[in-house]
Amino acid sequence: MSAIRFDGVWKEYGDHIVLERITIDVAPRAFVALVGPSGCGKTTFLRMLLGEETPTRGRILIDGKPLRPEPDADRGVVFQRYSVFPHLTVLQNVLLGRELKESKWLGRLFGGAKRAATEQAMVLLDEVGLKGHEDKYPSALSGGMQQRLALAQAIMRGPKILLLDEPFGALDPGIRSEIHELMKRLWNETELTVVMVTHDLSEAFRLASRVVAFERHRNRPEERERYGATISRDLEIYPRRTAQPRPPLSIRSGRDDPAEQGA
Ligand SMILES: Nc1ncnc2c1ncn2[C@@H]1O[C@H](COP(=O)(O)OP(=O)(O)OP(=O)(O)O)[C@@H](O)[C@H]1O
Repeated sequence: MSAIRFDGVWKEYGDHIVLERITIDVAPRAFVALVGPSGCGKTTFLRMLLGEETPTRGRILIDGKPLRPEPDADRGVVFQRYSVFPHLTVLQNVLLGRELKESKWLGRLFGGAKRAATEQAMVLLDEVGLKGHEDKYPSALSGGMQQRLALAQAIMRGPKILLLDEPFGALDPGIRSEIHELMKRLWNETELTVVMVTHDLSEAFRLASRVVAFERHRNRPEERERYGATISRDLEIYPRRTAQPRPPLSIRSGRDDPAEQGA
């Protein structure tokens, strides 16, 4: 569970102001959808939260502490494409999430730790509907399956915050609604705080507990670079959670699993 605070954040690239005066508090376990016209800085916001970009002014706090400047295991991310490794099998892709977290230098687990992680990965693959596909490579999976794999890989790392950048944008409508159900379930059953960029308003309202719109108030061509986008709408949607998070099983947190600690 993590609370996020953007406190008077600006982001500029040279003379180009992308975002200005962004102040927002996100409660732990919220699901925030970021919407707005193309180029208004949604991905830039996400990348600052991931630690890939730093604010030009202002500060970002996670649970009251300044954001660490580089990506870490507390923040998982799923992009529209290329989130999984093509040369690793489905199971290896999910295991990698845990291996990179637990064994930073070698990137591999051995013995009991590996067995425990494999068991957890198999449970997670079952949850996301990829049971039976463990030994396939991503190229043998449909787009929807690849994104379910990307979600499993991100969740296997036990992040507190999950960042989604148009994760379902490239999927067909039928597959999209299936994965929406999965996403809702994962969010309901975990303690994740989710921040998702989407172009699709109906997706935003279907999934999120809060919809935040970015907009540039001055949009004449000569003004575009000198004024950034700000938050123009901030809509709380009624609480969407239907379940309490289950006990910290394997994949859901990856932090408190006794099997793993004893391994
Ligand atoms: N590394 C960078 N250097 C310079 N300009 C950048 C950089 N990254 C982003 N920008 C500029 O910042 C602006 C916002 O980009 P961003 O990708 O955040 O917008 P977006 O709202 O996510 O757009 P879209 O909806 O089209 O994905 C764009 O004008 C982009 O060109």
